[in-house]
Amino acid sequence: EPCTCTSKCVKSSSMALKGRIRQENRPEEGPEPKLAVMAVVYIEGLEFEANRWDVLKNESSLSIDWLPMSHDVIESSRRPPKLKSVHFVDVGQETTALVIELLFDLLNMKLRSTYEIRVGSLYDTKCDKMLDLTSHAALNVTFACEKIIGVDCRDAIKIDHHPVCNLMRSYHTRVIERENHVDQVDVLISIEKNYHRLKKMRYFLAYSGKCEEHTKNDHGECVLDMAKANMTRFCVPNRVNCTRYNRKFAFTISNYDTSSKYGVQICGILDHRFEAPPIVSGTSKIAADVLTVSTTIASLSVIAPADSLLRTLIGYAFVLAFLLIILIIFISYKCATGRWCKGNNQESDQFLMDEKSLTLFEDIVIGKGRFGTVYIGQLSLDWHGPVVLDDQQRVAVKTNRYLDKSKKQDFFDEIEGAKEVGRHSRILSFIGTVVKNGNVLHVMEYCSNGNLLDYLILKRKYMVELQEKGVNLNESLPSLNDIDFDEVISIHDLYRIASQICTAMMYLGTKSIVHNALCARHVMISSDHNVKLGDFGSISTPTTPNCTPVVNQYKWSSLELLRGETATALSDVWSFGVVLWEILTMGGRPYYNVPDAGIRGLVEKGFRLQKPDGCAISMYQLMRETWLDNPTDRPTFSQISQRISQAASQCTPEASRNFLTISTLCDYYLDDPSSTSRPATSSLPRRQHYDAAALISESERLLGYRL
Ligand SMILES: Nc1ncnc2c1ncn2[C@@H]1O[C@H](COP(=O)(O)OP(=O)(O)OP(=O)(O)O)[C@@H](O)[C@H]1O
Repeated sequence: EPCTCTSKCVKSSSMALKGRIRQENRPEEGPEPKLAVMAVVYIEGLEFEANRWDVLKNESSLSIDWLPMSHDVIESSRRPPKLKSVHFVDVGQETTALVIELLFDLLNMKLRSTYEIRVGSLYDTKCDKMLDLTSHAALNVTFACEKIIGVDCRDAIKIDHHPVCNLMRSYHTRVIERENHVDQVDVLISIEKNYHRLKKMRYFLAYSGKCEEHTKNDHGECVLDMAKANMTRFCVPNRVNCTRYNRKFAFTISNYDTSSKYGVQICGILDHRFEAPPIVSGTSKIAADVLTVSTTIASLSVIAPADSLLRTLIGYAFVLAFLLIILIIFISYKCATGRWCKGNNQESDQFLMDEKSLTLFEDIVIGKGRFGTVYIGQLSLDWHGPVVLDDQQRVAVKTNRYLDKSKKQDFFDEIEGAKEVGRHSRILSFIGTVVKNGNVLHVMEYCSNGNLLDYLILKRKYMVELQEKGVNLNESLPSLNDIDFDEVISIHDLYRIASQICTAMMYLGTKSIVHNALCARHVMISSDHNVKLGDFGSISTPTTPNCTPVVNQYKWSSLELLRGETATALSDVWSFGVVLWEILTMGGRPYYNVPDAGIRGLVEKGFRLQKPDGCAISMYQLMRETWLDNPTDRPTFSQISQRISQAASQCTPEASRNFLTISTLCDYYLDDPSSTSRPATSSLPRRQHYDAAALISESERLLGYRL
């Protein structure tokens, strides 16, 4: 039937596009697995005439693009899905479905991404002409891996790794005028301070665009249409392949429309699989900060050269002022990292101490850690700060002198962490910083009994010596008079130490701080044998979450942290359980011959540390509860504290068994497997393999419950 092309011709304005992806799991044969996915676009207004229409497979007719908000743009090996076929189907009155069949390759299959499908024109076979649809909005369709049955998504995508948004703290705008009308607006944004310290943040995304018309009011929220918003990616320092930022983001809004309001949303990306912004669906759009262009700054705009000399000079003045601001920002950055200035930033000024107030004894090294060497120092007698020092005014001093660049950052993180934690009787006090010969010195309270691990080991060794001499400390009148009672430690005192660590952790809880690196090595023992919790270089808060175990801390890390989930106070509870184990073994080595890389597998299989020899069943039961898979099943620090106090009350100095009898045969006293010398305290042959199954059944036998 010939086409008359009069009243029967279809007008594009009478059409509407609606679409969705209907995923069909149809793997394609071949060397590389592929997945065919149907994208169905409904076109209303075509009147049962599927066979009348065609789509040309060229870009202006049909384009399929992933949106920049999809994480896939940073996967360099990723290819766009291939178009396999496209055809029309009548699906009901006035509605025709355009079925687009796409082929996804393996990588596509494993990632979540959003595509923009744009049907630019349809070919009307009857009238032999193109129907232009470019005025119709493109369709966004999301391809979500986890919804496809049988596809093994790349790792499990976890909700915890979604972007963290609303990070903007303040902003400045600069208007560029050309020929007396606003041409573009440069925007300089700074973000919430704490985010700079968050090592896990991979990069930041700034979304900007016009606010939707129903935006509430001048001070209200701006509702951004994220699909249309412009996106700029900013790297955290030391990351490659994207624009670096130094606590500031700069981007440009071109073709600025003075009659519209603009908004900006800054999101931090923790996990590149989730570059997509918080999901925008239906009416729940993302609210962004409104950007108001300052008129005072606008009046200093750069004017086209044709304008008067005066205005040109003003323009230059503006550029100079801008450069000056950049210079100030640059200098403060250098100061903040301690490279140029004596002091750090504003905040640290209150902690910056006069160089003359500190005498550093560089020949007295009290310890070495990953982020610096610790020396003894002495503050001048006229120094009176908030921390009470011993009569010699001794302090511990950590220096960043021999550290490389990346470790220097960790050194500064530790100082920042100590400041954030603040003061408490069970917390190692931060005293201040001193700048000496260009190096920053971290001055802290000195604990003459060193760290808890060494403290316990020393006491254990002395007690083993006594045992070998035949002394039984649990007898009411020990047979030898020459026992140095300062060198032994009672079970009651072990409980006291554990309980004091709990108090420190409860204090952190009041500030919503997660320690992330709790272990006996990071607990100091003061001259009066009390606990001072230290090492705050890895702390996290709800606004600066942490989701990876700290290096060297795997054996103390909770299951969720080993799996890359976010740490909470209940993750610290797990670490505390390991510390309690260290205390009740008097410095035993947890998982003594398991390398860090093997810990996650072992813990996931249900393996837990064995019961320390001589440890009360109630205390081992407590440890096991701190190592439960589900964090919310674990006891809180206040419950732990009560249970330890209960145990301590049954173990008074008058009690008959107040000292541990140490079995030197225990595995966990074996030295580092890499060392060749046999440990002095052990007569056991070295085990080659960790016999997890045997230990699990032993634990079960003792406790009477299954894993
Ligand atoms: N305030 C202090 N008082 C007494 N001794 C200290 C003090 N701070 C640190 N030390 C000693 O110095 C050692 C090294 O401390 P540092 O904090 O540098 O490293 P670490 O905590 O042992 O390990 P890392 O930070 O590498 O995990 C400690 O183990 C401890 O023995």
